[in-house]
Amino acid sequence: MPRLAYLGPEGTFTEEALRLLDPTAERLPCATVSAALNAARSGDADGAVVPLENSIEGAITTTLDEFAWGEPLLINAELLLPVQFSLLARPGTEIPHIKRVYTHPAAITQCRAYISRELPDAVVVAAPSTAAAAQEVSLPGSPYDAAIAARIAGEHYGLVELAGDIGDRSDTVTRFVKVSRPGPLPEATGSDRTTLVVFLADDHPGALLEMLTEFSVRGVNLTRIESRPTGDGIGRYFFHFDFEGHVADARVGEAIAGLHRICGEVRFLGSYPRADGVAPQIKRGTSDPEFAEAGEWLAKVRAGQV
Ligand SMILES: O=C(O)C(=O)Cc1ccccc1
Repeated sequence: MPRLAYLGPEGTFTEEALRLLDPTAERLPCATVSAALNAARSGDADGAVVPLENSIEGAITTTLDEFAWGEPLLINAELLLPVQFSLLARPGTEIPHIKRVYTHPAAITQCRAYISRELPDAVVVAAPSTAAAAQEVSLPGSPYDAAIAARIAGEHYGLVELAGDIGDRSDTVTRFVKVSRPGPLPEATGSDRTTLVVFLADDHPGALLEMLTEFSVRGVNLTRIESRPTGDGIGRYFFHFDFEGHVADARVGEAIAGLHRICGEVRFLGSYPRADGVAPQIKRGTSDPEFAEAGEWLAKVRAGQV
């Protein structure tokens, strides 16, 4: 039974994602995304489940930066989870009296309209996770009047639901990933995704276009691109890429080998089955047999067999 670290405490959306990804795993709740990833790195856990992006606000930047700068980990699974937010408070609290709200930053951005409409005078404070917020609000002397979290977190910490489904959109989805220390990759399934981080060798006109060309000429479809500051000054960025296919696919292998040739550093973050099961459309000339045939043809040319 694997032991999986996750963004806790009990009752987070990440816990729900973990239970769906591996119902039999032993669960190790951690206070932050970084602590969960460090538990996987140190061997305290066999792996970790963390949020990566959501369909409203985009990337969870702590996760992106951990993947880029921390000890290497490999993504081996992903999950898309529809999330619904509830306004939770100690029994007896009434919405007009709520002055301080506590929740995770991703929940703040996804409940903006509700907060400004129903809680216009409330101060909203960032919590380490939605369940940490619910837990804190449940304490008798808490400085917070309400938390925004999953309904189940309210049940867990003895809070009442003052309002349900308060997200700006009811179809919000969060993408979670399961990571482990580097080791054998999941097999290619025909519906896979690969994640990379790329650092430029030097800043020059067309550097981004050159990277994109490596994907484009091999028919590799990108599903996410993100630029993040390197920390070396304004204008200094590195890039995150998600794209269709597995590193075992010829077109994907060739594309990332091309990036390795032209970029400063390429960090491979894993090839793993896609949660939505979508298979890539293979452009003419970019299938594995076509790459193999072209390789054989080149070998003959080099041998003078024209
Ligand atoms: O805080 C949580 O419950 C998390 O798992 C992070 C999060 C927060 C808001 C939406 C999705 C995930």
